Amino acid sequence: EAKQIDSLWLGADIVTMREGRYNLIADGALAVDQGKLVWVGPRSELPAFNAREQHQFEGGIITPGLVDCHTHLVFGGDRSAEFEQRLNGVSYAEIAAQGGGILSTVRATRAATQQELVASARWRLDRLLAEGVTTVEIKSGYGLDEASELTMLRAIRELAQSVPADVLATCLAAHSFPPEFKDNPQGWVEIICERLLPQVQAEGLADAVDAFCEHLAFSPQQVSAVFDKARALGMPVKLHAEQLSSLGGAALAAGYGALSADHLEYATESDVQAMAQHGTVAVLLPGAFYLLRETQKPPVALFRQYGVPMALASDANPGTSPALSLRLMLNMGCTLFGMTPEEALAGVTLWGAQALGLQQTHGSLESGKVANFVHWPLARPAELVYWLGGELPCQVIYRGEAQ
Ligand SMILES: O=C(O)CC[C@@H]1NC(=O)NC1=O
Ligand SMILES: [Fe+3]
Repeated sequence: EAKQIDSLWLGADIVTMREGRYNLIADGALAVDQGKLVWVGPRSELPAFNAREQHQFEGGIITPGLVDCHTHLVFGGDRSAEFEQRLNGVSYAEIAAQGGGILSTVRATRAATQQELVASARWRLDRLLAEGVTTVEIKSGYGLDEASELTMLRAIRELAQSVPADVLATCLAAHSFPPEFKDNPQGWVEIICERLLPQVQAEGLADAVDAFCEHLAFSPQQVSAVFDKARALGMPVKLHAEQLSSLGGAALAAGYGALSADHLEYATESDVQAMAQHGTVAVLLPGAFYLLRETQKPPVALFRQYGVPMALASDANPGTSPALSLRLMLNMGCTLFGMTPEEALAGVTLWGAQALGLQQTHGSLESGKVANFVHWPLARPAELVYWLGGELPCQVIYRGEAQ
């Protein structure tokens, strides 16, 4: 008796990304039922299914839906004016003295309503979705007071309801110190730990907790206080670490069993060993590296040597990575950081999913996982990395439904 299913998808090569390798199935078939993959394999071995719909592609490749595991997509205003000032020779210090930088985004974010935050993030999110992204992580961190951080997180949850993608929220209240706490940074750490995180957890407003470990941001000690609280509340953690200097944040995060450590330009071998030991994913963010004209590259060879999975993400944020294309990050990951196209594609599929704790259900085309996949009229997966910029035509299928 043929099994009744919702849809069959045929006629293309399937880039499964199983185990973080292409593991391509030539002339493959995908069987979908109730938003999940129920069979993936060569068309020649397809079991007898009774499909309500049958979709026949004329060649091309099918990849998993792309995962952007690190964005700051929700924020008020933008920083294009200071971007132009900097290129006209105005220094960071002068811009900061004029109230520019992260604090100008904080002011604009606090002034925005939840609906305004949703609307301004929506057009940016739509650009990512047009390129085959079906899972996105979005952080708070521009509110920097209790009410505004909660509004940001509620805006992310509202966005999640309105787009054909899986959207995860991360609380990054430990992003910077608000002006009110310039002389009392510990006061802000205490508010995060004693008031904000318990309320975020109680209301289910975030799926993970993040912090920015840097000289100009949170010290390892302050990060530990935030992570102790997150652990007590049963919330997974991740960390912006080793972006501009080596503070040992990546090893600290790994010690907490962090899902990921992100940026990592200054990560040391002992950081990488700690990450390997605890299964912490390395999230590489070439957008910020490129825009800041950094020179210190993340230790890709060490991640390979110790088997630390490498994810790639846009780090879409108004200051250091106003990026609206995850596909461009694929090219930058290879051209700037020396990743292979296969590693880069794994970075925005299975390892990007793992950086969000979603590797059991997302990130590769295997039976039992979500039916999030993209058809591209391309000859081979490396073309996703090779073509520089532009919006490649693609057909996105989210939870089994063509978008
Ligand atoms: O400039 C901004 O708005 C955010 C900067 C951004 N945040 C972070 O933790 N690292 C960065 O590069
Ligand atoms: Fe970031």
